[in-house]
Amino acid sequence: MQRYPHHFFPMDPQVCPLPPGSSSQSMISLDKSPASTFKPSHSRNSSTGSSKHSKQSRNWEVMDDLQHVEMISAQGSSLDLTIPGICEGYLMKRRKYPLKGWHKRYFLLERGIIKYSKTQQDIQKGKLHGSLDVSMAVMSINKKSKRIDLDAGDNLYHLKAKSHDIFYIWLTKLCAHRVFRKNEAMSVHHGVLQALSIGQTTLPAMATYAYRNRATPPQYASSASVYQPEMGSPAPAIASHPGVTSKVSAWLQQTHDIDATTNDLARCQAELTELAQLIQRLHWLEGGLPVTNSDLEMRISMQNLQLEKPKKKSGKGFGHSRTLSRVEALGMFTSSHLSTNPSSGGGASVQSIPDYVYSQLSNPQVTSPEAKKLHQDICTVSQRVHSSLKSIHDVLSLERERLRQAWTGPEMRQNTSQQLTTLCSTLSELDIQSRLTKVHSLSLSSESTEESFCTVRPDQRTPSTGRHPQRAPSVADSMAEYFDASEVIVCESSSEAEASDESGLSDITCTSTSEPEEGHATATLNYRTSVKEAPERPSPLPSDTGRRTTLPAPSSDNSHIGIMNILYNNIGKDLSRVSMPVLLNEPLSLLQRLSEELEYSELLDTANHIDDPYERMVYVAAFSISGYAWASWRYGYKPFNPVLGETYESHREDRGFRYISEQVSHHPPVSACHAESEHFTFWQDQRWKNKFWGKSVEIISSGQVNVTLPKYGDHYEWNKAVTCIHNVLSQQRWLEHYGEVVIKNTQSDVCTCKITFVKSRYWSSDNSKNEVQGVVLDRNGEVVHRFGGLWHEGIYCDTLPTPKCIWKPNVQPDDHFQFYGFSHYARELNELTPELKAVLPPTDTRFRPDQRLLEEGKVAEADKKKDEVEEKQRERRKEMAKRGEEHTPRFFRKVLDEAGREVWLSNGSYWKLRKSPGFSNTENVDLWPGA
Ligand SMILES: CC(C)CCC[C@@H](C)[C@H]1CC[C@H]2[C@@H]3CC=C4C[C@@H](O)CC[C@]4(C)[C@H]3CC[C@]12C
Repeated sequence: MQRYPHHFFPMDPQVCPLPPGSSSQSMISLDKSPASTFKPSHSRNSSTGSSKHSKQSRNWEVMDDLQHVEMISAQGSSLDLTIPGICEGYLMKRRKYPLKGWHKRYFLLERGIIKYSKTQQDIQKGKLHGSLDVSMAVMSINKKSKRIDLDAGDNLYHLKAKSHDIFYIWLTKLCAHRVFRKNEAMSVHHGVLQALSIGQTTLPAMATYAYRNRATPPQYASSASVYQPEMGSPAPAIASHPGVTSKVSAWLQQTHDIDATTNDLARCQAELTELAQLIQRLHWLEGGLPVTNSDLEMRISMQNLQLEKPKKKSGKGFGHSRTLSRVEALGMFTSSHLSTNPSSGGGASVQSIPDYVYSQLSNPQVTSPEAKKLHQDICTVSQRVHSSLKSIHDVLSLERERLRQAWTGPEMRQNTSQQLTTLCSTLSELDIQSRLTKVHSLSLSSESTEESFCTVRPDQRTPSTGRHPQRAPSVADSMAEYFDASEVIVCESSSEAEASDESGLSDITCTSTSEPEEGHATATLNYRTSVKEAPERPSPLPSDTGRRTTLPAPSSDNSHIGIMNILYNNIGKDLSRVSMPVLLNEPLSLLQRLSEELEYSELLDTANHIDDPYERMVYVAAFSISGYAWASWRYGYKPFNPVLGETYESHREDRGFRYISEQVSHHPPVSACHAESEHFTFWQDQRWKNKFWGKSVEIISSGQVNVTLPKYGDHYEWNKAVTCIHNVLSQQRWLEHYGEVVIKNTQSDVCTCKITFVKSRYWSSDNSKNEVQGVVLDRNGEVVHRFGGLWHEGIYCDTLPTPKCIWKPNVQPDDHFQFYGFSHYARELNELTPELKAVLPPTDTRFRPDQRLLEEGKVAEADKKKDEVEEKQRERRKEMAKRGEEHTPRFFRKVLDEAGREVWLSNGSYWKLRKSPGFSNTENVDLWPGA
């Protein structure tokens, strides 16, 4: 998905020639050259700047090589901008589609950009599958399994080398390219800063840009990274802005004055030769020693040399000072006239030449008319030399002034400062990333910690360091902490999951192709059109549910709350003890969130009445997809993390079902739920873990979803797709579901269903985002039905006797932006009517005081209350531990299913107890702190 426009400013190679020998690109072709030529060594590894974190993270290490770079540059050492050698060869890349398994891909790492294709030929032909800027990615490695993961927010590469040698070569090269890229960005950053602050040094700064922009191939600019447009060409401030571009080209057009200086210089040269001859004659006349022509010429050309390149040091003979050589060129003065002091010799000022010549020529000994004539000639020629040089000087000054104005002009200033802001935030993001990964790996070491809640108050934030003045910290910043708070942050899968990763996994996924089939996108487009054209299905449900249609208070802006500050404050601390300010929450708990999966329960009602098992499956599949529709709206706030023993019921007479759920485990967090109706039973226990890759978070649910349809005795079972929060730390956050969902009927093998949530490719347009496609297969694996569409727009099945749109999500209320992105359905979930109040168990989420306060818009009070809720949970746990007791869930029991998995099933007591004796007459746990 491409969300940033790419501006690429191709610099004219004539204007910015490639300095000879500037790129010493060596080639390592991993498949051809034996890896034994490269001696991987750990010490070498660390010399590239990688520093290792503790071993606890199950062999995974997060590379913080870039932090090292920043340290160096902060110390003011000069940045090494040598372009590291190209690295290319085959690596295994984890499939994006389906999620599991690996495939072989050809990778090319050049100037800090890694790109890949199916084969080497494809790369050469430019048929890229993807590319990313390695310096913009968080890099984690696993030496044991030879794996390298690169997370660039929008893009996530899981790579694996075939051998340890290859692994180390890539590791070393990646580190070198990351450092190079970062250095490059740094030096641009410094250059821009300098240019802006001094104003005078614009010329060199410009030159640097020009130089560095010289050979950036266009495909770099079309790379995948978020910051690619800015960082892709090394001269972002200039190159990427059209206004700047036109200024620069206008400047280039005006440089004919500069060409004129070439003529001036040639004239000077001729005049100096003439001057030399005159002086020689004068010298003869005065009866001095003859000076040979070649001698003079040498001296004069030395002088020219020095005028052209005033800084060139010769270090020997007469060349060591410009004054000295000039005097020597005149060849008739005693050592008392010689000055080696550059300041007394007029320094380098062009204006000083005629005065100087005059003063030297006003020698009283010169009397003969011939000599006088010669003197005059010398003066005239000197004058001419002077005026030529002066005009050269003027031209150069003018150019300099023009450039200065261009740089400091309001338009350019503004653009530049915008670009500078981007640069700064990019750099600080890099900094943050490295800190974050450090924090992240620290948090891994705290998996065994007991407590998960304690609140970091916003007022605990560090006073602004002044380093990141521009950054408005985002809501998403706290994401990692949310997960930290629930202690499920997992950098990498547990060993079992790892094993399955390696094996390429499940029977079905093994046979499928790794990338979407050809024509896949077209199919989705067709489905999309069909869905759009399909008439709105009148909902079988009454539109007026008699429930509330809005929330008591709109959502508060939380964009000022930043995880960065909190993380800065907590480096080295146990992050699992950090919880979030309530402003980041939506007034719903995860238990309520899970009940939202029943918003389209009518699909199950329909399914229960369909005789054809294949068509029935289509409806069950549509139901499973409908549970993901919320994701387009709900990325700004996170649900409350239920406390242990918290419950939630949702009795929907209008929809004919009743739902209960309970937080049955805290470590790991498990929410169990169960819903029943005349037409179906639905249950699931969600144990989800997340992988935080530095820029994005993958939420991986391991529990199965279950649905039974009583009419045909079906029991459907399916897994969940992965939900990924991309760019979790930036404002460009977006949610995506991907992976394969397989629906099986445990009571019959007549058919299975395979649904694929397609991972968006970075270059795909918004049109193809959120794609989903599915097939219903018969016993023999033959396709009986096909369906597809977009999980946020609807599902269409074109293989039914009458092709039709199976499901469309409900229309979002117009004001959803003001209310946490909540749908009509979501708004009803936390409503507490007096009737309900009388019958609900006190553990129900609706009684959770901090959530209620937040819903009412009383943020400060909610925040305080949240502390108390968390504190109370801690107390309760401590007391239980003291008594040696273990928490037993009230409405669910743990059993082993046929496959030997632990599952939580309803024990059937909830509705019975509710009816009689009623929860007010039972003993209930006291979860909430008093008023
Ligand atoms: C920075 C913050 C505020 C961004 C918002 C984070 C949101 C999008 C995250 C936080 C917790 C996440 C949920 C955690 C657990 C589950 C259960 C799983 O079976 C389906 C996905 C689901 C329901 C996740 C959806 C996305 C989620 C709601």
